[in-house]
Amino acid sequence: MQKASTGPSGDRPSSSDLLCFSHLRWDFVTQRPQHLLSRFARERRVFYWEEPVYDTGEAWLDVSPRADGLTVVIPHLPWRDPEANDAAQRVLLDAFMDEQGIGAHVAWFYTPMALGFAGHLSPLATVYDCMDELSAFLYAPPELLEREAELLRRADLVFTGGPSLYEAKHGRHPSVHLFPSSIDTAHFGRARGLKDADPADQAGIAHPRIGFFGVLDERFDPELVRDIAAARPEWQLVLIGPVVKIDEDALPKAENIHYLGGKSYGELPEYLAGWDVAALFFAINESTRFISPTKTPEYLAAGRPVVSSPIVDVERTWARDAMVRIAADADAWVRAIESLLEMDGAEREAWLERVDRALARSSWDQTYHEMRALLDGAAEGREWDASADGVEQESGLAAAAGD
Ligand SMILES: O=c1ccn([C@@H]2O[C@H](COP(=O)(O)OP(=O)(O)O[C@H]3O[C@@H]([C@H](O)CO)[C@H](O)[C@H]3O)[C@@H](O)[C@H]2O)c(=O)[nH]1
Repeated sequence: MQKASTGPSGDRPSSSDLLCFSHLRWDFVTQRPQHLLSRFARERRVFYWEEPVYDTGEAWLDVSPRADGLTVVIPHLPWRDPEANDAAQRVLLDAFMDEQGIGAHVAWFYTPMALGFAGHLSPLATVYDCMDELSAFLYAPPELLEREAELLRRADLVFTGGPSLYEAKHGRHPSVHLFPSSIDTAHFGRARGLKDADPADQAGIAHPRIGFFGVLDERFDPELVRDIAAARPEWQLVLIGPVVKIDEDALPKAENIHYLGGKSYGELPEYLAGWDVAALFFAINESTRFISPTKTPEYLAAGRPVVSSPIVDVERTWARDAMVRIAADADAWVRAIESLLEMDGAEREAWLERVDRALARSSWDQTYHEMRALLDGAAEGREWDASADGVEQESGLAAAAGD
């Protein structure tokens, strides 16, 4: 049975609330969810539900409203077992939705694990924005693949963060769309005009500087960094970003390796402006097979020459026209960096022209508009049934299939 919406935000897809379930913390590094959901939050209420923090005491929700209508929700739970944790989160979620008057809504998943406590919802439309092959990451929960299969059955739309993910998912769902990492060109382009703006913790580091920013985790290649630093002690390797999941003590240490810690998104152009070459120091292993690093267009928008390990999506997207140089081992890295350091003015200008032409084809604004149009299309004609608690809205796909 279908009923008219009783939700406070109305039942139109362009204005219905958006409930996002994510494995990433909003206040961690600025990633795809922040770029996209902050844009959705300009037109509708967005609730960003993070993974729980496990502590002692009663289960409770840390609810923090942010700018532009976005609200970050962090469940705090005493650890029991996965099933009991899901049950506790479900109670918190239902109470929260009641309290906020969330009626017609879109469910937007970054992690399929959230189905364990949000699978009973009856959204107008379900989106799976698959930004990484999470099952290939360190400490992936064993149920992840099963939950992903379930999410693929339920989703109306599947978005993928790069070509490799698109190829991996497109045969598994009728509506998979490729939305590669996008770019805020104006933000990172600022780096091109910054002179003498070196932040205090970078100012004392000599040139040439080879810089990296990003999360230092199992995707990062510590041996590669150690070998390059040893091969060229006169080069300075600058590493920006938080260390997670890996042992900090196992990171290479040398006089010419500088760990500056995590920086805010707003600060990154100042750091980039002071680098001679930007690096994608990635290991080639199962955790990096499907990645499509957002930092690649960011480095390029800042006008920094880039060297990368042979990441499939970087090679196919950015190695053509030599926009990014690919190097498979430390010797090749040293040669690639040397040749970029020696680039003359004319070569650099021609390279920047190619880069700018490629970057002009992408922006987070455009990605958001395209996603929103698909979302509106998926939810069109559906009405939210306030009484359908625990029952999914009739899916356009299922209806079309005559189920
Ligand atoms: O101190 C810092 C460092 C970085 N940032 C910003 O965070 C962005 C993400 O960094 P990282 O997690 O290292 O991600 P990466 O670019 O390697 O690749 C991820 O992006 C996807 C992509 O979203 C596909 O959908 C890819 O597959 C992921 O693994 C970085 O771009 C910086 O802007 C920061 O704010 N502070």
